Formats: sequence, structure tokens, C-alpha cells
Amino acid sequence: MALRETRKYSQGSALGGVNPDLASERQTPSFSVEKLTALLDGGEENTRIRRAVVEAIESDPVFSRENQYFQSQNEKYEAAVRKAVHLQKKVREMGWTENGPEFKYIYRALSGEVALLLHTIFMRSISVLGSDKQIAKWIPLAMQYQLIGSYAQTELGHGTYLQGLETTAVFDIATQEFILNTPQISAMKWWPGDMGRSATHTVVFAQLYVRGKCYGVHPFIVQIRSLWDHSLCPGITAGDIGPKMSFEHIDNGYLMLQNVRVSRENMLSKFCEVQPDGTYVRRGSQQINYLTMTAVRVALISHEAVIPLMKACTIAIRYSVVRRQSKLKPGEEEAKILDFQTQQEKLLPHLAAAYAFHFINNYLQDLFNRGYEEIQRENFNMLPELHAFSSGFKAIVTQYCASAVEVCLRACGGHGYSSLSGLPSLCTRILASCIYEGENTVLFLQTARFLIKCFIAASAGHPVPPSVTYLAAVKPGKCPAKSKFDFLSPDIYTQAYQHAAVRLISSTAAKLQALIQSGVKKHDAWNECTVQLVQAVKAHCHYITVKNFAETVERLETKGGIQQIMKHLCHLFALHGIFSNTGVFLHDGHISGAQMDMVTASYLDLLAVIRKDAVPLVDAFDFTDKTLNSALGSYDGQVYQRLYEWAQKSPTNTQVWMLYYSQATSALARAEIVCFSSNKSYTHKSGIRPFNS
Ligand SMILES: CCCCCCCCCCCCCCCC(=O)SCCNC(=O)CCNC(=O)[C@H](O)C(C)(C)COP(=O)(O)OP(=O)(O)OC[C@H]1O[C@@H](n2cnc3c(N)ncnc32)[C@H](O)[C@@H]1OP(=O)(O)O
Ligand SMILES: Cc1cc2nc3c(=O)[nH]c(=O)nc-3n(C[C@H](O)[C@H](O)[C@H](O)COP(=O)(O)OP(=O)(O)OC[C@H]3O[C@@H](n4cnc5c(N)ncnc54)[C@H](O)[C@@H]3O)c2cc1C
Repeated sequence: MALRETRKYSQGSALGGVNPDLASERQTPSFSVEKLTALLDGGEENTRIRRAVVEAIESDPVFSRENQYFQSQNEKYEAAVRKAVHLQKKVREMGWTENGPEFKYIYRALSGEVALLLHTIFMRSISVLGSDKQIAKWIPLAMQYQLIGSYAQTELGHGTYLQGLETTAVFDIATQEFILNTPQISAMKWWPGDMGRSATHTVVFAQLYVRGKCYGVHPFIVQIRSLWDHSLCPGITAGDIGPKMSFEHIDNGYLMLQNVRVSRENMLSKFCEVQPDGTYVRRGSQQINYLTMTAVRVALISHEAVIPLMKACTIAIRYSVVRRQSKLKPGEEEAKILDFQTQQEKLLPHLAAAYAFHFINNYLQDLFNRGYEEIQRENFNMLPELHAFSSGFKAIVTQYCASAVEVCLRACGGHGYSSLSGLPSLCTRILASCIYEGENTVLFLQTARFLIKCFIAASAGHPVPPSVTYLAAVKPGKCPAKSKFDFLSPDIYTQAYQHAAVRLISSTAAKLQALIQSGVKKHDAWNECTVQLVQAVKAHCHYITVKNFAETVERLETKGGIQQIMKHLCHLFALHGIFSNTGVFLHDGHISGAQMDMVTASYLDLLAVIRKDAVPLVDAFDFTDKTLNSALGSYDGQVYQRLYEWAQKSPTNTQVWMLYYSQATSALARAEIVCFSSNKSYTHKSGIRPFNS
């Protein structure tokens, strides 16, 4: 399909066509936008399927997000549940199957604004940690929504330190049941999504006890509400945890268990099992029960971090070419704000990052799929690398994207702060991704454990996983760049990144070793190194991202200008990282001060190059107006008109409440609340006494 035709559905403006300031940006792209979209989707056929899914979802009024910004928490929850229920009908109607190509696009098409997300994670837990028999029993029920699941791991007292969880599951050999208890308030499950109101079942993580011996944390399927009338089951106390910064459409909940009995078959037992006589059997490491988290960490990178960043860039960049403010040249018309170098510096490196993270996400998905297949065959060799990668990249990508989305918001000035821009909701939601599924610092330190081990192994000449063999091949020396153009060579900057990562990892490993040799206890020494360890992990992840971006670009076909523009973006991403972390690269003189000036010059040149294609580059993300749900970011750029029209939908404009004092000068004034609405006006004597009477 031709570009004009395929993107029609995202234009649909009743506001007077495309703003000429935005239209002019699309006149002469240096590459085929349609081809780039196909590249991002992994092929034209995928683009076609994704668009068909989006079309099916967006043309259905139940999935509308039109009034989202004016809804209360309760309305958001109800709308999200309605969508979740209707989605099942839609999926059947459209013939989308779980293993079919359409399935993976549904979440994006709904912008994640759907209830029962944790029901998906509940199912994922059973598929990942359950035996074949358990999968056969529970998954069909869950698929048909005959039960609604949740994932109850975090407690009031512990979220990070899972070994510290206090919920207990004691095996009763006589009845062949586990007895689950919340021994004290700190053991109350707190945060699980879908738990507050929706779930009938949940996977509870509890310390397993058999004959008085603790075997650590294990997952148990527990019914919490009646399938008949949704009342709480005996021994269960549950409810909603109250208002949050975002995720208002999800009922995050609390759960207390008092002598709740579940059958022996309810412990998920693909890897760990309690046999009828109480014998405990385990395949794989103690941490094998954490596998659901590894799977979700990988899955959320795209949906909850990279796609929100792509949306934020689309909104902020489109807005920045229709917003004119101040003059660049005296006597001329006011400039598009994207023509200010500082505005380019705010937005374009983040645009490059969105591409970089898209490609690293593809890499991670491949790694995960390979590792997961092996684990299914009970070969656990790849697990440490998988854990290290999923932890480090979950942390670096969510952290980067959360900051970048906030920059996009601020780059839109006052209008960015309006909910109608779509940016505040992206901003508050993405922040949560830095915390759930493992708080980022904690995850960085998990990767650090792996890197330090690999560094020690590599230094001793032992084999290490392919992603870290670079630690053994340390190439000391200086950056050979002689001019700013040399910094447009991936070899030069990738080498600089590698050098920085190796230096930070090796120097921290040396400090750790020295502390231990001087008599400091191992755990104290570790704690004394953690700030530098986090810095080292970030450098490692940054290096792998740059290297992967450069290698991806190398493999692209040269036709259609795609490779060329991706090269520019790759350079920009890499040089932005050096420019913003000068200390790291200057530290041991690998890059000199004079060379850093060259980096700066090349970096600033690239801003001007990417500026020309900024709008086509965000158009290639191919978000419809309905998906963006932004008065600033629509395809037609009719920003002011749309802001005004959307503001009219605010209940405060159809029903104005005014508080005034009828006897303003009297200390005994009574407050009157007057309500005007379009067709009636009445006075309510509230009896509020605003001053001490
Ligand atoms: C299509 C639809 C898509 C949907 C797209 C998603 C949408 C999404 C929507 C969002 C909706 C919100 C959903 C939030 C849902 C929650 O937030 S659920 C709760 C998540 N909770 C967490 O992540 C807790 C974080 N904490 C942990 O993971 C662990 O406690 C820690 C921090 C890793 C430490 O564990 P520990 O057992 O104390 O381990 P530790 O002593 O540090 O290490 C022991 C060994 O285990 C290893 N290890 C630790 N963890 C692992 C692991 N996972 N694997 C392998 N090895 C491991 C370590 O590497 C270490 O190895 P060695 O170095 O000894 O060889
Ligand atoms: C929106 C949302 C949805 C959620 N959904 C679910 C759900 O469905 N199911 C569920 O079970 N849970 C859920 N959670 C809980 C979530 O997984 C935890 O909050 C998260 O894992 C962080 O744990 P914590 O709250 O204990 O943080 P803490 O560990 O208390 O973190 C506080 C601070 O302590 C630091 N810290 C803690 N330990 C260490 C350490 N070892 N080294 C260095 N620093 C450390 C952290 O870096 C952080 O700065 C959700 C949370 C949110 C926000």
C-alpha cells in the first residue's frame, strides 16, 4: 500500500487539514518512511497485520480513550474492565489466536489501558513454573476468564528482598495440603495488580515449610474470591491499596491469609515439588522460581518503556515544528521552536535512543527466546546471562526512557504540562516501570554480580558467555581520532565505549579485591563498591546498546536511504552518550580534551542533520492519533484548535461550581455553593462556616 493510503487513518482531521508548518516537514524526507516503519515492525507483512489490529480496536467504541483525561479513578477502572471483557469477544470475532501473529499487537493498540494485566502475568507464571498437568488444568480456565488471576509476591515489609518474604505455606502431610498464613502485618501482600477488586485467584509467593524445615520462597495458586458471588473466601482479607501516581485503571490490592488450605497440586511444580510423603525435589537453582519476573522484565521493556518514549518523541517533535515562538533572525517571522539548537538537543538524542532501544530490545528478545527454550529442556546454563541481561537492560532502558519522557514534556512548555498533551500520563506511568519488576538500582546490582564474576573468570582465562568476552580482550591505548569526522566511525566510538566499560568494571573489581585483601568483610566491601558498580553496569549496557545499534545498521540494506539515516541516528546516540558523560571518557585519557572538542563538534553537526528528518522519523513509528491521544501530537498538527476543543469536554466547563461568601465582611459568613449548569441554577446553603464562629 502506498504511504498516503496507509496513513490516512491517522489523519482524519475535521480541523482544516494538515498544518502547513507540519506538512512542509514531510515534503522531502531523506528516506522512505514506509520502509522504515516496516523495518521497525520486522517486515511489511507485520506492518499490515499491526495496522489491521489497530484498525479493528480503534474502530470499536468500547475501546475509545476519548474521555480518559476527564475520568475519575473508579471510571478508569470500570472502563478498563469493560475493555478487558470486550476484548475477549473481539479476539474471538476477529479469529485472533494466542499463537497467531496479531496477538502481540493488541497491547500496543490498547496503549496498555486495559484491566487484568496481572491476569496475563498469572497465566505466564503458570506456563513458566507449572507442570504440564497444572498448565492443562489452569490455563484453559484462565484463557476463558472462568477465573481471574493475579501475582501476589510483594509484601508490605518486603518487595526487593524475596528471601525475606514472611508469608508461610506449611505442608500438612495428613491432609496433603499447604496451609497459608500471613503471620504479621509486614507479611501482608501489598501491590499485586488486579487483586483489589477483580481477582478470584492469585499466585501467592510464600516460604515453604515441610516438617519444620524452610525450603525458601515458592509459588502457590490460591483462590481468594468466590466464583459464584465474588465474595472473599474463608480466611481471606483483601481490598484496594488506594490512590497511586498512575495505573489508576488497575486495582492494586492487599491480601491477608489466615489458615487458608490449598491442595498439594496447587504448588507450581515444574521445577520444585513436594511429594506426598513430604520429600522435597528441585530441578535448577533456588532462583528458578523467579523465572516469571525474568520473562516480564523482558516483555515490559518494549511495551512500558520504548513505545512510551516513541510516543513522547512523536508528540514533542510534531509540536515543536508547529509551535513558533521568538525570532531567530531579526525581521523574520517567529521560528519553529525545533530550529533552536537547544530544543534539538533536548529531543533528537532521545529520538535516537528510542531507535537504539528498539534494536536492543530485539536482541534481548532473541536471547530470551533461546534461553527459555533451553530452560524448558532443563538446561539452565544460560540462566545467569539471561538474568544479568534482563535485569541490566530493564533498569537502563526504563531509567533512560523515564527521564527522556519527562524532558519531552518540559520541551513542550506549558502545553506539555496539560494532561491533554498526553505527556503527563506517559510520564507518571513510565516512572512506575523503574520500580516494579525489580527496583532499578537493585537490578543494576544483580548485573554487577554477574559482570564481576565474568571479569574475574575472563582475567583468569576461563570461558565466559559471548556477550562479555570483551572483558578478556582489553585493548589499552588511546583513541586514534584525528578530526571530528573520525568520530562518525562506529569503530572509533564503539571502542571508546568498550574501553570505558572495561575500565569501570576492572577498577571496581580491583577496589573490591583490595578491600577484601585488607580484611574488610566481603559484604561490607561489596557495599562500599556499589555506587561504582552501578556506574560500571550502566557503562556495560551503554556499550552493548551502541555496539548492537552499529551492527544492526551495518546489516541494513543501503536502498531507500534507510541505512544512511539510521547511521546518523546511531552516531547521534553514541556521541550524545560521550558528550553527556565526558568525565567517564576523559578519565584515563583514552579520549583527550582536544578529541572531546571533536566529539562535541560532530555531535552538534548531527543535530542539524537529524533535524531535517525529525518529523519523518517520528512518523515512521506509525502511531495513530487515537493511540497518541494528544492534542499536541496529532498527525495534522492542529494544536491550538484541538486544545480548545478538547478543553470544552471538561466537566468544569459544562458545570461550573463557584464558592463565595454571602457576607464577605462578616466573621460569621455562611458559605454558599452555587452550581450553574447549562439548564439549571440552584443555590445550596452548605452551612460551612469558613471563619471561627
Ligand atoms: C503482551 C502483554 C505484555 C505485557 C507487558 C508487560 C506489561 C507490564 C505491565 C506492568 C504491570 C506491573 C507489573 C508489576 C509486577 C511486579 O512488580 S511483581 C513483583 C516483582 N518483584 C521483583 O522484581 C523483586 C525483585 N527482587 C528480586 O528479583 C530478587 O529478590 C533479587 C533482588 C534478584 C535478589 O534475589 P536473591 O534470591 O536474594 O538473590 P541474591 O542473593 O542476590 O542472588 C543469588 C543468586 O541468584 C541469582 N538470581 C537472582 N534472581 C535471579 C533470576 N531471576 N534468575 C536467575 N538467577 C537469579 C543471582 O544472580 C545470584 O546468582 P549468584 O551470583 O549467586 O550466582
Ligand atoms: C505500579 C506497581 C505495580 C506493582 N505490581 C505488583 C504486582 O502485581 N505484584 C507484586 O507482587 N508486586 C507488585 N509491585 C511491587 C513492586 O514489584 C515492588 O514495589 C518493587 O519490586 C520494589 O520493591 P520495594 O517496594 O520493596 O522497594 P524497596 O526495596 O523498599 O526500595 C526502596 C529503596 O531501597 C533500595 N534498596 C533496597 N534493597 C537494596 C539493596 N539490596 N541494595 C541497594 N539498594 C537497595 C532501592 O534501591 C530503593 O532505592 C508493584 C509496584 C508498582 C509501583
